[in-house]
Amino acid sequence: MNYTSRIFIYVGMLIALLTGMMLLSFKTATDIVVSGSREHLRHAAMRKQESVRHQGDELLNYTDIIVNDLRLQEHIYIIVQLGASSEALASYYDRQFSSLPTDAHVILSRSGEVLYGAKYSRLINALRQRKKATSREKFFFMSPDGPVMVAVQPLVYQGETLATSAVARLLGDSWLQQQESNSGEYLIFFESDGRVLWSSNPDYRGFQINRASKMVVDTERSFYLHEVDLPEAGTEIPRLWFAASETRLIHMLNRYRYWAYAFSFLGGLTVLLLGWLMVRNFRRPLAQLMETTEAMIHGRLPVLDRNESRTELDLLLNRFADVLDALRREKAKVKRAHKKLQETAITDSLTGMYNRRYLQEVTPGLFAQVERDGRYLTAILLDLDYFKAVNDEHGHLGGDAVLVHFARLLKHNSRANDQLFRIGGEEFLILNVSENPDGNVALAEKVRELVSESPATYQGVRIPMTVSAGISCYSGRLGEGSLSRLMRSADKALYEAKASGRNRVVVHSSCKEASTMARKKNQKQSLSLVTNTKKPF
Ligand SMILES: Nc1nc2c(ncn2[C@@H]2O[C@H](COP(=O)(O)OP(=O)(O)OP(=O)(O)O)[C@@H](O)[C@H]2O)c(=O)[nH]1
Repeated sequence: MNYTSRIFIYVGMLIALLTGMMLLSFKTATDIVVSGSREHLRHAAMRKQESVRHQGDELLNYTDIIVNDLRLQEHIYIIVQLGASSEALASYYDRQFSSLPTDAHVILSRSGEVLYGAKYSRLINALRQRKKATSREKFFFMSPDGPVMVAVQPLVYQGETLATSAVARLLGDSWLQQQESNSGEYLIFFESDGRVLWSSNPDYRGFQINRASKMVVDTERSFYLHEVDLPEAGTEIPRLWFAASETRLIHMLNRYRYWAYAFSFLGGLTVLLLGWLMVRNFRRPLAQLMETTEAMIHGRLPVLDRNESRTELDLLLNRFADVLDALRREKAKVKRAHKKLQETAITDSLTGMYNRRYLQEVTPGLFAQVERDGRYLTAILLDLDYFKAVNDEHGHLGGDAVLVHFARLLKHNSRANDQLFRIGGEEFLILNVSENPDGNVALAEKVRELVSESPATYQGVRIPMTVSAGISCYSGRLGEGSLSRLMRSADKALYEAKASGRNRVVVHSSCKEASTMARKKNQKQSLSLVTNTKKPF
């Protein structure tokens, strides 16, 4: 897998990690906030429960006041035991107890007769339905306007229970409103079968509650609920709930969630951008390095542009450019050395002419050229006369000077397509491919004359000398041409030149043959040219 793909995989993993962390932190924060809010609601509901219990105890205290009133006891005694009218009781009771903050007062005689509070028929019924009160206690019953909390206590006079005193408080809408002002943040209500019956906020009457999620939801608000336990209430009494608005909390959490999404998105985008920048920064120099090494594998040393950037990869690239420069310089050096070596290998160090090794190399090509183009290869073999005597007289260095002088003469007077070789001590060769070998005889003669006319000079002493030459030719008709055959013929001619007195040029018969052939060929060509020009198109 390449680096680009890897970096993108790492970036993807980083984005997933970032998103996961953001979502986890959001969930954790939500859990903390929600559980804090639930705990707050539970405490508030417990305070309400305490308050209700306290109000029940207050009612009981009121019954204490009533049943312990001696005058009242005497009134009841007179009515119950002596059969007096209860009219006087009503005026006494009203005078004494009407200021107590309750909603209803009833006194029932031990036989169930209403002594006071005849208008509170529901309370009277509820009291009659209960077994006779023998102790100080609380109970609840239902009225159309809401649950009613009742405190009841037997009225005892001189050790005998004469009646039952009861005070009651209606826990309807107005009581609920007293418990919780309509701030909009909290709600207290009675519920039965999932429906709000009476509420501190009348707008919520009739609303359905979700007991499973413990929520009341309307279009604008939602409340979380906690039940307020009423220990003395039986199953017929609706359940009392305390509710706290979660709207603000939910809005806050939603806002936090949007931030979490936005941060995840921006974070992901940033990581993606960084990943892309990294890939781009890595890819350019890496691609350049790859291209360069590819070129190097194929034997090239390309020029790399240097970068101003100070990143490690760019510095590496600049170093690579330095290495390439150094390699190019070394390559040029090696090339020069190689060329020199090649030249040394094929040239004679004294005269600078090609040597015998190069002769072996070059001749197959010359023979092929002759056969292909129908031309003639001419070998002019030159040998300085009595060279041993020069050495003897002027020393070896004097002999070398003569050899160098002779070589210079040959170079200056040879033609462009002449190839010059030193093939032995004082033996030289001129090879030439031409359409007519005749010109080579003239060249040999010219060289011979020049040599005899221009003596070499060594240490101020003129050293006259002469040269003998033998010329042989190859016309491509002698079967496969070979250097040895050509050289043998030239050698024969040279031998003849030496034998016949030296300082002369002898042409081998192969050249006469070649010359005749060339002439005939020329004639044919000129004839065909003439014929062709006469021919009309
Ligand atoms: N100074 C010098 N002499 C060389 C070199 N190579 C060969 N010689 C000498 O050239 C001489 C050749 O002599 P010979 O082969 O007898 O021929 P010659 O004296 O020229 O006589 P002919 O060829 O018959 O005219 C020898 O004395 C070699 O030592 C060289 O590089 N430098």
